Amino acid sequence: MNDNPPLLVVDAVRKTYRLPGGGRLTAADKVSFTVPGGGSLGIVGESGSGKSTVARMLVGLIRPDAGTVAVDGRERGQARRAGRRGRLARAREIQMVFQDPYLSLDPRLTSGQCLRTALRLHDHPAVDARVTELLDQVGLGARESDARPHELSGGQRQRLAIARALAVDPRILVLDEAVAALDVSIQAQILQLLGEVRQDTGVALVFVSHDLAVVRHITDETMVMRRGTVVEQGPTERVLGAPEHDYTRRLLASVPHEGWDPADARQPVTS
Ligand SMILES: Nc1ncnc2c1ncn2[C@@H]1O[C@H](COP(=O)(O)OP(=O)(O)OP(=O)(O)O)[C@@H](O)[C@H]1O
Repeated sequence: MNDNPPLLVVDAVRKTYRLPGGGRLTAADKVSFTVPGGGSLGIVGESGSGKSTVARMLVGLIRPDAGTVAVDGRERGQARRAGRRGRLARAREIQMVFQDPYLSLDPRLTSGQCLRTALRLHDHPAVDARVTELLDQVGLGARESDARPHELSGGQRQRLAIARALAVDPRILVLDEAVAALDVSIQAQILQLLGEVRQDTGVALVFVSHDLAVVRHITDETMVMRRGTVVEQGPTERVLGAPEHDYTRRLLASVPHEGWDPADARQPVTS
């Protein structure tokens, strides 16, 4: 249990996309949740349920059509009018880690240069010392510091992406399928790293994943999405251990386990 007051407050956000044929698709509707300081929330749901859309609205990559996202009582939509300093300050509040670090890391920069660039952008006062600290924090050594993304393993690249996100001491880290592309043992290492980082820095985590086992492992609270709406939310143990909603039960039934019958997973979850 985390009794800290809400740090992140998401209130009734909605996002619709224009479709090529002229129609509109509501990817998120009336989505509301809070995350306390140092807390962790998992957002689960099948593919297309709107998880990434919500994650992107948190960091400001897409703008909600309605509703608000606030950190520490300050609405984030205002950043546009706040100038460079204001935008950087807002970026420091929430940072994001994506599934594929290859796409978000500059292929020309070594790990050390990548972190230096992020720190300089935010006018950090002690760049070199912070680079060493960050590499150490995510378990990368001198060799990795001098390596470019293609010279790193998938797990090391994700460690670097996490270090870059942490560089500016964010209050909240949003991870969108951040371990989905890694094999199981590397996944476990990254999840352990995230747990340690949360413990050491007090950063709150919003963890978007289709993998219920991963969410169970790393989050205190879970929110279940279906077709853009929230069907259930609460403590992870309760939501995934004793789900109240039939959709959550069907999601859980579709996870392979001992004695699992693939026919169960073929029942359409979307019905
Ligand atoms: N830029 C876009 N334009 C039009 N439709 C979009 C756009 N981005 C997402 N969508 C649609 O919005 C819905 C929600 O997508 P979203 O990526 O948020 O779901 P998701 O739960 O994260 O899925 P996945 O786990 O497969 O990434 C889907 O139907 C998707 O096709």
